[in-house]
Amino acid sequence: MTGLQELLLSRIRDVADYPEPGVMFKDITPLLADPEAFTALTDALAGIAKDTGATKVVGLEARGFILGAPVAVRAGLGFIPVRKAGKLPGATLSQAYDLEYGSAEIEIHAEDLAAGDRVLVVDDVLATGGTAEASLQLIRRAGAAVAGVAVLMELGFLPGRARLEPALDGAPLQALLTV
Ligand SMILES: O=P(O)(O)OC[C@H]1O[C@H](OP(=O)(O)OP(=O)(O)O)[C@H](O)[C@@H]1O
Ligand SMILES: Nc1ncnc2[nH]cnc12
Repeated sequence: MTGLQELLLSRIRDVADYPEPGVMFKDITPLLADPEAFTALTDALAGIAKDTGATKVVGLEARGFILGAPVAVRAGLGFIPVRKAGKLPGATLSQAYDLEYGSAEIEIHAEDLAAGDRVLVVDDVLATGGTAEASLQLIRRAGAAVAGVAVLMELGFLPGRARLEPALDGAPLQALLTV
């Protein structure tokens, strides 16, 4: 394990049975409260943005906003929010997707992306992969290309990577940690 990985892992808190019994919730608030760890995380994700040749950063509500916005600023790129349905005021594209239980819907402002854009999706956790998969569909429907997906952590005991694979269409999925 690298020094960066040790630092990041040491600032993630496991909360058992949240938000429901049987779930081990990965709480990133201690990491956000530590400026050294938050800066190191931001720099690592901004490095991925540069390496993938991204022209825009998309963050997934809500924790993906906290991580993605400083990454965009650090990398010198624009930031675009993908929001839960009903929160964006302009003309939107919507994508429904299945969760482990039930379904959800996310939206993007259609005008925020254009042909020629290469988008890096940033989020904290890849679990089942449903949210990230839907975001890639939105990006392509908006006419842009996918530069990759970058997350702080991948839950290795869930099949998120396999679910996301077809939607990635060869673009990289990079997780700083696999837990
Ligand atoms: O891979 P998946 O199974 O789709 O799960 C991962 C998503 O779940 C969490 O967000 P959540 O919907 O809990 O929203 P929040 O960021 O607003 O807490 C997390 O921040 C990811 O966006
Ligand atoms: N176990 C988990 N911890 C934190 N965020 C999550 N999103 C989906 N599953 C999660």
